[in-house]
Amino acid sequence: MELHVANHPLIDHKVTILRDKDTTSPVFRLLVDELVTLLAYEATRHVRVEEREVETPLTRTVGTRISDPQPIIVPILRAGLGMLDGMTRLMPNAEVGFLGLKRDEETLEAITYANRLPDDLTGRQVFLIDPMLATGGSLIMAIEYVLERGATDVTCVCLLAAPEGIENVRRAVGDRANVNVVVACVDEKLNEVGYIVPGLGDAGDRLYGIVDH
Ligand SMILES: O=P(O)(O)OC[C@H]1O[C@H](OP(=O)(O)OP(=O)(O)O)[C@H](O)[C@@H]1O
Ligand SMILES: O=c1cc[nH]c(=O)[nH]1
Ligand SMILES: [Mg+2]
Repeated sequence: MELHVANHPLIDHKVTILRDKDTTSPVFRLLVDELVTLLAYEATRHVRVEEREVETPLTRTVGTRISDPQPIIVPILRAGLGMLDGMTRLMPNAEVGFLGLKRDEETLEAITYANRLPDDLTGRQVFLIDPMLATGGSLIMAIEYVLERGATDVTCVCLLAAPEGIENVRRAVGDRANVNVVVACVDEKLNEVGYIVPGLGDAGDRLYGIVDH
């Protein structure tokens, strides 16, 4: 597993506003969308391309286009949905699959409640998107899910990550596949109830409102 931390002043500026408990949902959603666009630059660095001829006003030349099979973007519901538009805007031909995971707030274990993904992901580039990597349980479950279906190239795009979660993902994935994790920021730690500190709270609630856990 390879970790990429964005380390960019514009990204840090926007993340700081996300952290602010007084930032409202509409602003939060807008910032998440903007941050994805910035992170996608790094996350899509190795997207597969093929040659394509193009005729400029001056001459013919050879450029590139994203090759088939198109990448597949998988938001981890709910919070990952907030990152979907930003990714599809940049890769409009990508396919989209859905994975609904909910962390049990007592055991901190992820539970799958929905999935809508092709059974066969052989040879596909997969982009898993979820703003929060806390214990890593949810992301590990999602990575396992797509690896079991044949994906060999997985890029996870997250906003905030806890060091403990990154280590857990690293240990779980080992050197089995080409797994990249791109994050805006690595925070200090997890607190005693599994929340990222300083963090931003519950990303799903901040995007879409509070629900019963
Ligand atoms: O690394 P972990 O310890 O597994 O925690 C991270 C997960 O928790 C959040 O989702 P949550 O379960 O709150 O669901 P939601 O998106 O519906 O709010 C977050 O979006 C991740 O999926
Ligand atoms: O800090 C955290 C941890 C898990 N999920 C969140 O949304 N936030
Ligand atoms: Mg949540």
